[in-house]
Amino acid sequence: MENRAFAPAKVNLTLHVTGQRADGYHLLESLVVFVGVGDRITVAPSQALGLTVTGPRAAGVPTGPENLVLRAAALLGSGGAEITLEKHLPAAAGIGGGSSDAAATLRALSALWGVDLPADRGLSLGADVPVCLRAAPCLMSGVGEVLSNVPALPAMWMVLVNPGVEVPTPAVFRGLSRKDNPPMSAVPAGKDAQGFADWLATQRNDLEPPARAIAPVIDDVLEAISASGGLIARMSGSGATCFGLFADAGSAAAAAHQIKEKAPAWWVDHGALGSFA
Ligand SMILES: C[C@](O)(CO)[C@H](O)COP(=O)(O)OP(=O)(O)OC[C@H]1O[C@@H](n2ccc(N)nc2=O)[C@H](O)[C@@H]1O
Ligand SMILES: Nc1ncnc2c1ncn2[C@@H]1O[C@H](COP(=O)(O)OP(=O)(O)OP(=O)(O)O)[C@@H](O)[C@H]1O
Repeated sequence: MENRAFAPAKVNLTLHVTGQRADGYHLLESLVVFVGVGDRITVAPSQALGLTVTGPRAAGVPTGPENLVLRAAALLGSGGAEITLEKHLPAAAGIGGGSSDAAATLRALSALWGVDLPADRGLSLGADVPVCLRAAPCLMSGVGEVLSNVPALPAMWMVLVNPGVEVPTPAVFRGLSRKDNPPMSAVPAGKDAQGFADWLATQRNDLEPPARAIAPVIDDVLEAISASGGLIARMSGSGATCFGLFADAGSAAAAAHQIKEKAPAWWVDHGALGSFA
């Protein structure tokens, strides 16, 4: 019997870099959410382990053992499965594509093989894998392994825009001018979308300035999102994908349409925030 799992885009609404460990990894505080835009994983029983990558964003995605899907399978056990990864998210884009694929694979294969999820929740595969296993709004800290609940967020829709420039995460962290930035303030409860966006505007993504230095086109992306009427425009993770937040589905769809017309070469998608595990 086949098992399917959705690998939604991960978005860092905030990302405060507050320190650095002796091994070089950075201490973070990040409000992470997930959008109904993403990759699809299908696993079917098989003697051997195999991976096929399909979908509109398959080009350039590794198909060998370095693919995070196969690394997730190896972490879980040594069973067989025919895995299909339908790729919709751009790679190296700051929206956790590979990490979310790894998390979805862990979910689908643990069900297929009847085995427990790994004790480290996939942290050894990448700092974003534990949060992607949750696939629901949460506060991420430590280097990505400490997850805590947040108050319910208002219903919100998001437009995601990627200009097609890959920004390598290590280079962005290396470009930080300070590692000891001020922490995040507490996530407020009971706000509507506008009130929540007003709070968000007082928080930061500390990786935005170094990413913009590496890929100045991020400035144009943020400007295009702002001009499309979003409540706030900001970069996710280490970039270059940026997001706009909207209070209703119709304005998010209209903004996505407007940005696509303006910049046909960019990847643009939209969806609702939610829980997907
Ligand atoms: C930027 C974020 O996406 C925010 O959610 C994550 O912190 C990075 O998650 P990820 O891409 O899954 O990260 P990994 O694959 O573990 O690490 C990629 C590289 O990012 C840097 N890195 C990552 C996480 C972290 N807390 N500190 C770091 O300095 C390291 O140079 C590392 O070699
Ligand atoms: N399943 C996968 N999908 C996309 N890229 C993958 C996958 N497995 C391995 N990779 C490799 O990982 C690199 C980083 O891509 P990925 O989409 O995981 O990252 P990301 O944008 O850095 O995520 P984030 O910064 O939000 O953690 C790619 O350049 C690619 O070579």
